[in-house]
Amino acid sequence: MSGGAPDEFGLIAELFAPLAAGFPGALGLTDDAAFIPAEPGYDTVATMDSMVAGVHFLPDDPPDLVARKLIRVNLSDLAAKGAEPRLLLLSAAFPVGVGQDWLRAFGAGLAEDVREFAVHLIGGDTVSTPGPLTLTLTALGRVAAGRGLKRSGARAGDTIWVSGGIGDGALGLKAIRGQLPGLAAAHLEFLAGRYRLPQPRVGLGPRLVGLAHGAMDVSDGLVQDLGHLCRASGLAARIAAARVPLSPAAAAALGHDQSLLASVLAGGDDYEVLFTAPPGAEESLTRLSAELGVALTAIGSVAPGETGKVAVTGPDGRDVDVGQGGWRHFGDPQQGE
Ligand SMILES: Nc1ncnc2c1ncn2[C@@H]1O[C@H](COP(=O)(O)OP(=O)(O)OP(=O)(O)O)[C@@H](O)[C@H]1O
Ligand SMILES: Cc1ncc(C[n+]2csc(CCOP(=O)(O)O)c2C)c(N)n1
Ligand SMILES: [Mg+2]
Ligand SMILES: [Mg+2]
Ligand SMILES: [Mg+2]
Repeated sequence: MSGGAPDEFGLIAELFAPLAAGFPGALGLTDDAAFIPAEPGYDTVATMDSMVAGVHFLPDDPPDLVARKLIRVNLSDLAAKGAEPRLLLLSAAFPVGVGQDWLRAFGAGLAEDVREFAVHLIGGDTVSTPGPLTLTLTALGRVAAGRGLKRSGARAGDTIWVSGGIGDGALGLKAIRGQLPGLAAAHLEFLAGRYRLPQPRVGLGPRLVGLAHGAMDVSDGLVQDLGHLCRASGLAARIAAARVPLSPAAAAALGHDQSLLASVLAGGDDYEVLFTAPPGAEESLTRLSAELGVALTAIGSVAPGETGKVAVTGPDGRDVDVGQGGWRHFGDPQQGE
């Protein structure tokens, strides 16, 4: 890539192969496939999420942050299964005219988070596209055999918990688009940062094994995602909007405009862990939260009822209607905003 225009094999050798160096089975990204030794006593946990320019991130978002967000949205799914992240496979479809500077910055972002999360890039594919930049990552992790957390694990009477703060990502997109007038610059910057660079709860997830019953990460929107967890568990949920944890920036945004509550509850891009646990787990979770420095907040409970139904008590005590409760590709009125 140095010197002339980057070509497919130059890209692989210069940007991607260094990220495989720590994993012998990746064969330096010079073979047809990678070899992963089986690990007795563990389940391999596999997940894949794609990101498309203009759909999941903004076309002019900084390339290093696009790369890091791609890794992080996938590690968020592993964390929600109680798994420790290990290996990545990347499919990158770069627009035909992509520049060297963009690619180098993208590679630097990948390298940064590969280091940060102690994972290895063991394979993938590099292609050109006449369409928008499209990135797909497969992440593999491991969890003690049979101990992984599932959406279907919630039990009637469990408390619903969520990590971190909800709504920052969706409000961050609004901040970048200039749709939060009057909010202090520091708040706008914080929210934009949360949209562009989510914080997967990799430390928390594995520690929830044995404590949490049902678990998933919040990507589409709190209410819709909780509905998925409830449906998988054959239960219904009620949460209180006033208990949903807000960052100071999100709280300030809501202070300006109460109608932003819908974005908080259903906007998505949160990448926090949503889980249920029996009421008796509260003390352990409070201790874990302090130990990890990650907020854990009880927001409601699950019970028998209309399977998959999520009711939200509003700040005024009346039920809030958040429609379908989250993002949907195809047929989502939020799309094309
Ligand atoms: N094209 C597909 N082929 C096979 N399985 C799929 C496909 N799309 C989704 N799935 C599977 O459907 C389930 C739900 O996927 P979904 O993408 O909604 O979950 P998620 O990754 O947790 O959420 P998000 O995509 O919002 O981050 C997962 O088991 C996923 O592997
Ligand atoms: C530019 C832009 N417009 C809208 C959104 C909102 N958004 C898009 S996909 C998605 C759910 C998770 O994706 P998936 O289910 O595909 O993993 C959300 C919340 C965004 N992030 N960026
Ligand atoms: Mg997905
Ligand atoms: Mg996901
Ligand atoms: Mg998920």
